[in-house]
Amino acid sequence: MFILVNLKAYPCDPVEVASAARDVAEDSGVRIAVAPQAAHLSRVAETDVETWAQHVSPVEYGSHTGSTLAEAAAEAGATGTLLNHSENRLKLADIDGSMQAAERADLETIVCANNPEQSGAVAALGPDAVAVEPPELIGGDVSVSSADPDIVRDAVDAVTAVDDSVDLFCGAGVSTGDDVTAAADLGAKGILLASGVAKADDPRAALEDLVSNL
Ligand SMILES: O=C[C@H](O)COP(=O)(O)O
Repeated sequence: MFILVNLKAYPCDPVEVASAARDVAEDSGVRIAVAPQAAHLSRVAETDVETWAQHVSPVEYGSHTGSTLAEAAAEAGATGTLLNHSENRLKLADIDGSMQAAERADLETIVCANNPEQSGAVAALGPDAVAVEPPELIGGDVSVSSADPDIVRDAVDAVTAVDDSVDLFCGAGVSTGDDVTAAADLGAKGILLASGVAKADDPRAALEDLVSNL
């Protein structure tokens, strides 16, 4: 399993979470990455944790004020990027443009989707993975793997039918090792999560619990 911890815009210490994630990844052998605010990419990458951007813009070098340039994210230490997160939705053409930007900058890509139908649609663009997240469960206390297991199963089927080299991740409400195991049992190859770590009193303990069954 790949666990990607999205720090969103939560008021956590990105370096503290990144250092804990690096240690838990090293101790457990589980792939764990952290996606901080763009302004924190360098500081997070300096911890040696695998570092992802939360978004890159569908632009090249040029007159694009306020954009997040994929090449700049990569130079800051990112090796992958989320795209089309439920909290930062993109038009289809912009998902495609951001994927091309990520490819130019040699960034891995995980494209988010609300449901199995969208999962299949974005799989056609050829990302490394699709992350299905029911918006109503994001930030909640109930994991998608227990609240709506069919959405994960159906998204795995939808993505596999389009391109079986694209992995399906799931997210929303995932906070424990049992949630991670349940997602794996449904066919998910990775987890996208945020509040379970970023809002935890002890992020290191939260991360240790997440990998405890793997
Ligand atoms: O990017 C992360 C997802 O939106 C899940 O967030 P959550 O773990 O707080 O539910």
